[in-house]
Amino acid sequence: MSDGTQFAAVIVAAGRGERAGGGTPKQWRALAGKTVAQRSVAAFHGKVAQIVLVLHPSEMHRAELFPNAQVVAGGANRAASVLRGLEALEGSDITHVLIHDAARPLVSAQVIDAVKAALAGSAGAAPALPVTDALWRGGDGVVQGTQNRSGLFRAQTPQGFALQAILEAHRAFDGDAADDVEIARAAGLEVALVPGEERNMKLTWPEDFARAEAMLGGEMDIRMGNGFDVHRFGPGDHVMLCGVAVPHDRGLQGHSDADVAMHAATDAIYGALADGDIGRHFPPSDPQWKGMDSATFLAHAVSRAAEKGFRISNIDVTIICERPKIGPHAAAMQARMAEIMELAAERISVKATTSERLGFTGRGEGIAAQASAVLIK
Ligand SMILES: Nc1ccn([C@@H]2O[C@H](COP(=O)(O)OP(=O)(O)OP(=O)(O)O)[C@@H](O)[C@H]2O)c(=O)n1
Ligand SMILES: C[C@](O)(CO)[C@H](O)COP(=O)(O)O
Repeated sequence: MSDGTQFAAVIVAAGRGERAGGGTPKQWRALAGKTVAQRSVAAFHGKVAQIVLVLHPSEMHRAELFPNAQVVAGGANRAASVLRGLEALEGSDITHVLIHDAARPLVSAQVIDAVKAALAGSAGAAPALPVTDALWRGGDGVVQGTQNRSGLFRAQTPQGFALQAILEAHRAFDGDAADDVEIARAAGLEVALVPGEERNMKLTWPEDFARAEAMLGGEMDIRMGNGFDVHRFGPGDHVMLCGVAVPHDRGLQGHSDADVAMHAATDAIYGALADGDIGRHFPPSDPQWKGMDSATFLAHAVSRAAEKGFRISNIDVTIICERPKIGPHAAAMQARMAEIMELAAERISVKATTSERLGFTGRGEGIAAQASAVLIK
């Protein structure tokens, strides 16, 4: 893929979920603690430069759940909703788009990567599974004939395309289409097949929710990591802690901004990923990191987690010092960490303890911090 390639995702969530029943449209129902739509959107974090989420016009207030997505109102059928999403990307520097059903919340990083990779050699690419059951034609309660299944596939999403080509194909298409591959093919675009996955099922019927819950429960990959860091005091009038400048009669010394608490949090995430530590990704011997805002390090660790298909469940930071007092600043620290990590503040804990005047923290020689992070895929 050339250097100018920029991917976006259009995630369509404007349907009514009539077949799934349950009162609430299926994309707003919870699946192992998160809504279906949140799971689908989270799957694309770190995979694309932009996410467009298409919501039902009566549900635009749900946009607040998706601070990192551009939200547009959908249309009367799936194709109309997709077109609204594609039009939101027109004129941007996006070159390729992955169109995904919000109703497929278990899409994996591998399937997304396979579609992206196939687009290097084809105008379109889509995941699918070969049909394995025998196929019959039936009616009036009896089998009326058999159907050769060779060469037949079950289509999944995300279906990926060159943006301009699929936009034009949608505009030219007249009638009803099952999916975007049908629309692309009607416009003469070639669509490459990539392997789909059983777990990339579409929630369609009431019983599909229990199946998806079972898949999540049985295969959930939970990783835990911890981080620890120390910085010594030196001259200064404030210390940086969790991205907040806390006034103090001393500063913390370090190659970067010496945000000891954010370093511990960052290392906890790298630790959960078995991905080294800050020093490996941002060597102190490299002058470009001198005085660096530690938010850069934390954002990098968060994006590494997303690239590997993990979401951060929660993080817990403990700052160890006699002074400055952390309590009055803890809420601001939590809010700043939430902003950098693009995570709900309720999943971030910032607390502090003294060491009862014992040891180097007790003597006021420096500040220590430790953190734990839990990542889930
Ligand atoms: N007007 C529509 C119809 C469908 N979709 C989206 O297209 C995807 C696949 O459609 P489907 O499973 O058929 O969803 P629904 O239309 O919601 O389901 P039903 O047909 O059972 O009402 C879903 O993520 C759905 O939200 C959409 O964005 N806009
Ligand atoms: C797009 C799709 O999910 C690919 O399998 C499918 O075509 C949607 O079909 P539906 O009839 O709208 O459920």
